[in-house]
Parts: sequence; structure tokens; C-alpha cells
Amino acid sequence: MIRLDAVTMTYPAGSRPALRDVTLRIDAGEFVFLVGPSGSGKSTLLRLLLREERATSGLVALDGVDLAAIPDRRVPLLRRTIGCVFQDFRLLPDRTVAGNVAFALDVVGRPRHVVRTVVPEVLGLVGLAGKENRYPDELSGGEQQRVAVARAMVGRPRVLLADEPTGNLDPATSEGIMRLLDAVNRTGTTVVMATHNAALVDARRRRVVELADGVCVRDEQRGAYDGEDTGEVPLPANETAGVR
Ligand SMILES: Nc1ncnc2c1ncn2[C@@H]1O[C@H](COP(=O)(O)OP(=O)(O)OP(=O)(O)O)[C@@H](O)[C@H]1O
Repeated sequence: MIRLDAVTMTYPAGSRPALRDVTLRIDAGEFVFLVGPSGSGKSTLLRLLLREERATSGLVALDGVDLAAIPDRRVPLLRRTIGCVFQDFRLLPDRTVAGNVAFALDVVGRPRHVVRTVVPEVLGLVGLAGKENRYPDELSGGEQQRVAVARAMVGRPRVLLADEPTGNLDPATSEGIMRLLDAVNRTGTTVVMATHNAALVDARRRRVVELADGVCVRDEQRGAYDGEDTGEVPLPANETAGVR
């Protein structure tokens, strides 16, 4: 479903590639954690899948479609098939909770009566029943992220991309958001989630893809945030230099 073949991506202003020779396959229905230090290329990889950027070389394909070959005018159509959740929520401040979720259906032309039925259903699923008429600034961060997840899932996308969705949330709230993403995945949606949250990754033991300096350095089924636990006591950083 998601395919990257020898993908290198250098930003026009960048001196070094943000991604280097990354090859990756993600099947329909998988849940993949994307980990790696700040600046390792996680957001860049997600931006390529949204066609916010194009690869400098290599192939990025979604459902067999080469994203570089999609004309600009068709990119909005592509994005409607992908749900997105970001660290900073990105809700429309002048629309209510229900209005934010309905917007995602309006833009794909779903009929009014469908919107009226589906929006309350989805808000119930994410635990926001009764808060339909609040505005984003009348909600906690966790609630705002629930709205963002509701908006991302309401169109039943085949793929959901989440870029550090728990970055601004406390541990308990993060776990709640994570459970929602698990539930979305159980309905068959492929989920790719970039995260620095080791606790969430370690509690799940799902597929983990690790980037370092733009290179894919680990792709592990049932992985942990920090890679294989060898049981060894780590050496001080200067003594491990070069070992990896
Ligand atoms: N618009 C841009 N122009 C130039 N360089 C960029 C741009 N966006 C990102 N980069 C660079 O590309 C590299 C990868 O950045 P990216 O945002 O993909 O990393 P990341 O792993 O998502 O980091 P974080 O965990 O901090 O979000 C970094 O070196 C960054 O400085």
C-alpha cells in the first residue's frame, strides 16, 4: 500500500539530504511507529506521502500510484484519501467541534443527511459526546486532539498519518489518543505514526521503523523504541562511538 524505493529527498534550502536512499514497504492494515532523533527525517517522510514534498530521487507510491506523477491539481484528491493528525492539532478555530469534523465530510461532497448522522457517531466514539458545540479554544489539549482524530477518521481513510500526535499531551491523555489510533487501525486503516514517546511504543511492540540522519537504520516487527534490549549495561557515549 505504501512503497518507498531508494528515496532521497533534499530540501532546496538544505545542504544535506533529509532522507537518504530509504526503501520501505507498508502493507494495508499495518500499524507502524516511525522513530528517530529530532531532524532524522520522520516528518519529511510523512510529507512525501501527502505530496507536500516530492522526492529528489526514488519512488514514493501509494496504492500503486507514483505520487510524483500526480498533477498538482489532483493533489487535493489524494489528500482526501489520507487522514492526518499533527502535534499542534490544526483545528479550524472559528468552527465548533462538530463543524471541524463535518468540514472533512463537506469537502468530499458527502450529503447533508450523512454528515448529520456520522458526525455525532464519530464524536461519541472519541469520547466527545456533549461537546459538539464547543469551539477549539474551549477544549483541553487532549480534547482538541480527539477532535483532530475524529476529523481524520470520519472519512474512513485507507491511511492515517500521525506526526507526533501526543507531543503536547500528558502521559494519560497520550495513552487515550493512542488507544483511539489503535481503534482506527483495527477497522483496517493503515496507520503510520511518527513519535518520540517511548512508553507508547514499548507498551505495544508493533513494527518500528527508525531513521537516523535520513537513513533507515532499523525496521523491526514487534520493536521497542530503543531497539533490541541486549541486556548489556550501556557504555558511556564516548566508548560506544563507532561501535554502532
Ligand atoms: N523546509 C525545509 N527546508 C530545509 N530543510 C528542512 C526543511 N524541513 C526540514 N528540513 C531539514 O530536514 C531534516 C529532517 O527534518 P524532519 O522535520 O523531517 O525531521 P524529524 O525527524 O521529523 O524531526 P522532529 O522529530 O524534530 O520533528 C532536518 O535536518 C531539517 O533541518
